[in-house]
Amino acid sequence: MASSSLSSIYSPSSSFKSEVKSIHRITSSQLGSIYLPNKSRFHVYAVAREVSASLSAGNNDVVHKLKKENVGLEKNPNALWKRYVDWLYQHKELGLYLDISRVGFTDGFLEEMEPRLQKAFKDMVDLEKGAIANPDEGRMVGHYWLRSPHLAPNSFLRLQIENTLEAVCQFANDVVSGKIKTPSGGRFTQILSVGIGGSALGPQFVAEALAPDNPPLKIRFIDNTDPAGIDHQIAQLGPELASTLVIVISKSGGTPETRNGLLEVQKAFREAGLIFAKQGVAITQENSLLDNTARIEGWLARFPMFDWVGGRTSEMSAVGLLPAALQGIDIREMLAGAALMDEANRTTVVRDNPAALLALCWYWATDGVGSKDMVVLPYKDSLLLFSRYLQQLVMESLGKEFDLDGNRVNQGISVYGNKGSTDQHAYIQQLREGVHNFFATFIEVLRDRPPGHDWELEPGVTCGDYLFGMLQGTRSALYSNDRESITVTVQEVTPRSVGALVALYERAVGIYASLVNINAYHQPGVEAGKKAAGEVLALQKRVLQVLNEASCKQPVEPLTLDEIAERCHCEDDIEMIYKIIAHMAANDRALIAEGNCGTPQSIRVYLGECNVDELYA
Ligand SMILES: O=P(O)(O)OC[C@H]1O[C@H](O)[C@H](O)[C@@H](O)[C@@H]1O
Repeated sequence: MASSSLSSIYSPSSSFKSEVKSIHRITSSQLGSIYLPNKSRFHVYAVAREVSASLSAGNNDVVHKLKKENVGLEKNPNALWKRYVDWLYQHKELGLYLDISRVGFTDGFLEEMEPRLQKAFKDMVDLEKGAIANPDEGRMVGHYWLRSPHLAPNSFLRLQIENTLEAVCQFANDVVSGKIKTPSGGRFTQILSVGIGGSALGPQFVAEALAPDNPPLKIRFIDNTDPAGIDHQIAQLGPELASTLVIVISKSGGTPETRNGLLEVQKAFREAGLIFAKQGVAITQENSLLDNTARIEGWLARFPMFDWVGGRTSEMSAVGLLPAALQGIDIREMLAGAALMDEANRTTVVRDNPAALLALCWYWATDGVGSKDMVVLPYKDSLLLFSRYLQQLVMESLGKEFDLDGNRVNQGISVYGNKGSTDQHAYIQQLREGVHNFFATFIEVLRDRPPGHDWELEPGVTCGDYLFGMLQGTRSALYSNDRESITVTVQEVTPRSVGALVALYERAVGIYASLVNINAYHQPGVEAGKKAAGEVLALQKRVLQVLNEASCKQPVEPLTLDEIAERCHCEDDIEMIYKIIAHMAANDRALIAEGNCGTPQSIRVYLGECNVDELYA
């Protein structure tokens, strides 16, 4: 505790203010914000000392904690209205508004973040010029060029983008018009998209948001290696499998879940007497395993993905554009909305840059360390999947162990949410009164129904009025209990506004990543999971080999779990071996007698002879 006498704290002289101001270098406006009459001077001063100590240790983030511990949210209605008006961002041409007035950042915070935001803007300029903005993979980051090809760093890339877009439009038009026919000479009526992660989430979000009630082709997704899920999709197609265009999407061309989906679908085609190649389309990097397979097998079409477009930012590439176009969605409008938003986000005036305002609010709300979750609440059914889309975009970009200088930071912002007002009947209770570990993002859509379709379910009130009221009521109820929120407003859900929303969040993630000094464009953690899965499958093969050998001996050689682990030379993996056996037993897997030394028998029969305990049953 500072040596200052306690009296100077309780009777705040000018020297007290100047001392507090000096020890943790805050501006007078900040001092005003922490210098709250209802706070004991002693507490403020003690916290200020803590800050100065940590500042000297270079931990600038504590400064935000200080201001947040001592800054109550503005509650005066007049002051709030002024804050709303002062900070409301409006993109007139897009009809998109961004309201950050319910986030309690202070002038001092803005002042402190200004240089870091200017650096983030510079990083973005370099990125768009073709810098290696993904240093860990030595790649450029070019998703913004997809909607503004003229920005691409050379004519080769520009032409790739333009030619791919033309090819996507032409192919989609030919399928929808019936010029490209099914093998039986009819029209394609269904799309079966096989892909996972960024090769599914964007197309799923856009289909839910923008597909017309009666699209020229109806889309469904296989986005996992769950056999029951695959069977369900294929069963729902039924005889329409014959008029289904199967689009296999994989940037790497080697993702196991996608490969498995493809093999399962090709099996279904064989069993239906159909030729898969005549109905298959591949979207992947050129010369990937998938690309070569599609080329060699003569699939109907192939479209390229580029190494400078990440999966989670690929919605404006063939990944998102082809499925959307086949559903009759105006993809050029989607691109136009994204391009307009990109242009708005190139200003270096923070309060005129919506992506920067978002990133700033995220930093304030989560202390720049992900201390709170981002709850995404679109009050529009068609935007249901926006939060799932943002989960990958935000968490796979920001959830990183190390920063660009190699410091262990374990960064990230967790994202969840579904839609309002539905979620008000699920978890808003906790948001309103429970653990304060989140900030909310409302997505408001002003147009409730197409013009001329509205209906008053009671005098002067429509269904949409209720939805509007629920959003505003929840926003107020949260704020009155000091829960911060952001509101993004669009006029209606259109290709243009969806394109703008995608671009807004792509850029906000990029700016935020600069603020916290991380690479937003790689995903090292995912590789770890893929590697571990491969090891489980390798162990399973060894277990099967041991069981096959033992089960086809005469008489059968019953083994204990320990003996199985020993013969697999994996005594340390005994738990995984047990899980593997339990999973195989639950699926009544057949043991294949090596060299046909005996008749294949069910693993359960074999385990029965091993006097296994009930754990296997
Ligand atoms: O498109 P693919 O290469 O099949 O990858 C699909 C997904 O795989 C991994 O999970 C990556 O982390 C994602 O970013 C990617 O979208």
